[in-house]
Amino acid sequence: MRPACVLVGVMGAGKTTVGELLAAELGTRFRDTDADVEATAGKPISEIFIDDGEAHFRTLEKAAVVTALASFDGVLALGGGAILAEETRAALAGHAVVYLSVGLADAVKRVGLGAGRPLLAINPRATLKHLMDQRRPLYEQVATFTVSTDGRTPEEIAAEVLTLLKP
Ligand SMILES: Nc1ncnc2c1ncn2[C@@H]1O[C@H](COP(=O)(O)OP(=O)(O)OP(=O)(O)O)[C@@H](O)[C@H]1O
Ligand SMILES: O=C(O)C1=C[C@@H](O)[C@@H](O)[C@H](O)C1
Ligand SMILES: [Mg+2]
Repeated sequence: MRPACVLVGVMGAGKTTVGELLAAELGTRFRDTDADVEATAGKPISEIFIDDGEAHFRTLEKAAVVTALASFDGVLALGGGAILAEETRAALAGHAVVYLSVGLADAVKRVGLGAGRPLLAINPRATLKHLMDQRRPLYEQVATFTVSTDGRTPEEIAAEVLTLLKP
C-alpha cells in the first residue's frame, strides 16, 4: 500500500487545504502526519515543542511518516519540516511527491501571526523566510512535481495536481 500522493511544502503552502480537496476529488481519505504525531503524543504540536522539545517532535514525526508511507493509500500531507530528516527524504523515493511552492508574501498572508505554529512564535516573517531558503532545495530534491500556489485558489491548485497525477 502507498499514498496516492504525498504533499510537501513550507507552513502555509496549503498542504492541508489542497490535500483535503484532492482527497475528495480522488474519492479517498486525507491524512496529515502533524495530526498523527498529535494523536501519538496525546497533545498539540505546540505543547510537544514546549514540553519535550523539537528533537522529540522530529523523532515522532519520522516514525509517523514511515508508518503512513507504508500503510495509507490516500492523500498524505507531511509536516513542513519533515523533509529535514535524511531518512524521510530517502523513504520518499519512488512515491508521487508534490511540492506545493509558495513565495514569502503569500506564505506570510496565509500563516498570519503563526498561531499554533511553534516555530513562528517569534518574528514569523523573518523565520518563515529563513525556513523557506533553507528547505527549498530539500523540497525540490524529493519532489516528483512542483506546483506553484502563489495567487491561485486551492481549487485551481488541486486541479493542476490531479492532471499531473494522471498516468
Ligand atoms: N491557495 C491559497 N490561497 C489562499 N489561501 C490559502 C491557499 N491555500 C491555503 N490557504 C489558507 O492558508 C492557510 C494555511 O493553509 P494550510 O493550513 O492548508 O497550509 P499547510 O501547508 O497545511 O500549513 P502547515 O504546514 O502549517 O500545516 C489556511 O488559512 C488556508 O485557508
Ligand atoms: O515547518 C516546520 O518545521 C513545522 C511545520 C508544521 O507542519 C509542524 O510540523 C510543526 O509546527 C513544524
Ligand atoms: Mg497543514
